[in-house]
Parts: sequence; C-alpha cells; structure tokens
Amino acid sequence: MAYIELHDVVKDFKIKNRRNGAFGNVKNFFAPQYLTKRAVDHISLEINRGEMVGYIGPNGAGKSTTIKILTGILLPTSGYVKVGNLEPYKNRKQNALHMGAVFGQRSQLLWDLPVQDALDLFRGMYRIEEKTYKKNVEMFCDLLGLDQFLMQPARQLSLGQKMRANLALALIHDPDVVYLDEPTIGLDVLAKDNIRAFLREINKEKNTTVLLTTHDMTDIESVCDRLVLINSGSVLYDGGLNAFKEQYSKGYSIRVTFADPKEAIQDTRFELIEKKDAESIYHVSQSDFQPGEALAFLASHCKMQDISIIETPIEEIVKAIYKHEA
Ligand SMILES: Nc1ncnc2c1ncn2[C@@H]1O[C@H](COP(=O)(O)OP(=O)(O)OP(=O)(O)O)[C@@H](O)[C@H]1O
Repeated sequence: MAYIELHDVVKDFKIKNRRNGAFGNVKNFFAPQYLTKRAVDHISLEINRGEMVGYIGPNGAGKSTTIKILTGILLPTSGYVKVGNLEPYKNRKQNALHMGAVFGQRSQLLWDLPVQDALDLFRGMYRIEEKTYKKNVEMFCDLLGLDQFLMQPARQLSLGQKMRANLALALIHDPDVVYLDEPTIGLDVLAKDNIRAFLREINKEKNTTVLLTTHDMTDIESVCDRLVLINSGSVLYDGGLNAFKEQYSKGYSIRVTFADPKEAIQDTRFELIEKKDAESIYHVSQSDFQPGEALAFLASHCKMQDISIIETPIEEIVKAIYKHEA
C-alpha cells in the first residue's frame, strides 16, 4: 500500500464576488455573492515510502493547496486522502508527528531564539529520545554546517542559514515524509547544491519520503526520481524524469560557438534559448530539421568555432508546456 494516497481529490474555495460602484457596495453588504474557485480538480496520486517526488506546475496550479491538504491544514471538498494510513485533516496531531514541512518563504524559527534553543524546543514538542536527538543534531551539523551558527538568534541569520536551520527543524524528529515548498528560493548556487545533497543523504539514510515543490528545475533534476506536473488543479504528467523528457521534448538543442560573437542565426526554425558571448543555444524542432540536417544547414550558413547537439534543458521543456497550457 502506498504511503501517500490521494484519490479523486477536489478542493474548492468560495470567493466573494465584489460588485463595483456605490450600489454594488450596498449589494455586496446585504446580499453577498460567491464564486467557486477550484484549486484542486480530481487529483489522484500514490506515493510510496522513500520516494522523492517533484511536484511542479505554474503559479496558481494548485501545488500549495495539495500540500496543505496533505499536512491536514485544509479539508478537501471531496475525495479520499491518506498519509501513512491517517486522514490528515481528521488526525492533524498524529499526522503532524510523522511529517516535516518547510515553506520557503516562512520560517519555524523564533526571532530572538538561538537555533540550538529552537531545536531543544522541538525536541520537547515531539518528545524525541535523547540519543536520537543528539545523533540528528550531529548529523545536521555535519551535513548542513549548523554548528557555524547554532548559538545565533534567528534574526541574525542569513537567508541560507535560516533555510538550513528550518530544514533541521523539519527533520529533527525523523519524520516519514517531508513537504518542501520552494526550499532553495533566493539561495546562491552553492547553498542550493548543499541543500539538494542534504536531501539526497537524508533520503538514503532515513528513507524519508520527499515531496518537493519548486520552480527551480535543477532542484527537481538533482533530487527527484519522479515528476508530477499539474496545471489548473489536474495532473498533466506523472512519471520518471527521463520519460518526461522523451515524451515532451519534441526536439533537441544545438550549442554553437560563433567565430564572431556578434553573429546569430537568423532562421526562425532555430529558437534562441540562451546566449553568452560567442556561445548560443538554440532549440530545434524535430519536424523542422533532423539533427544531421540542422548541422549541415548551420555549417553552410555561419562561421563557427564549435558546434554540438545537446539535450534540451528540462527547464525549457517545462516552459513550453506552461506556455501551451496557458
Ligand atoms: N484560501 C484561498 N481562498 C481562495 N482561493 C485560493 C485560496 N488558496 C488558494 N486559492 C486559489 O487556488 C488556486 C491554487 O492556488 P495554490 O496556492 O495552490 O497554487 P500554487 O500552485 O501553489 O501556486 P504558486 O506556484 O504561485 O505558489 C489559485 O488560483 C489561488 O488563487
């Protein structure tokens, strides 16, 4: 049986429909009108213990709403939800004991409290055994470099340090599952890499199930084995990353280093994705050119120092899907 089960889950929000003008304001007050906004539209998912799943979708797709349902914050309008055999909303306390959560923009740290004290507080809250607590703090010091700022109050921490401390708080009680909403937002490349490596290590060591929501596709590629893409509250894709690339990448990319940095390919069948000095990356559709034909075309039209065919970055594939869906 899967650890997380969502079957035909729907979440509707009731939103006040505000009418304009003085008369409208009176009507709004005496006879308010409501609209229904469907944030989650018949989602079904099964996630096994220890899986690392990337949960992605454009802004407003319904990702946070799904996570709020799984954490027990929101009650679904209809459908069946189970996490570790518990119905999250009906068993909020029990559910909370087995999960951790990091919401990138919010912090579980307390302004004046040093990180060590916040960890101690969580130890009491979750009734963590002394041995487990010590082992985990040691592990987090080792993997996240927590020891560098363990005694500093939250208000003195940098964004990266705060994120590392929040991850430690989310995982200190060895939860079965951790929900991560944009855990690398605003961090530098190195800090992002550290967090990704940490998540892989935690998953390997403790078999923690990870549900990761992010707009950074590198997070997904370096952490997750499975990708779930949603839009307008419905699942568009659920499967492996390689299968996703194969299914949706209707072409390939070509990296060209021009002899003259000012040169560019003028043909619209070569879509410019990235340009840095003399090097440019173009996306080419299979229906326009087979790779060999594209190389021959470019060789006869531009002066190049180097040319190679590369896999289309997953970021570009996702962007194309969002554009198409919009
Ligand atoms: N409490 C609420 N009341 C009314 N509508 C809501 C509420 N929460 C979310 N929504 C709406 O539900 C839809 C899904 O929102 P949600 O926050 O789940 O999207 P998301 O995929 O997490 O987006 P983002 O990537 O921008 O964080 C949006 O249209 C949003 O406006």
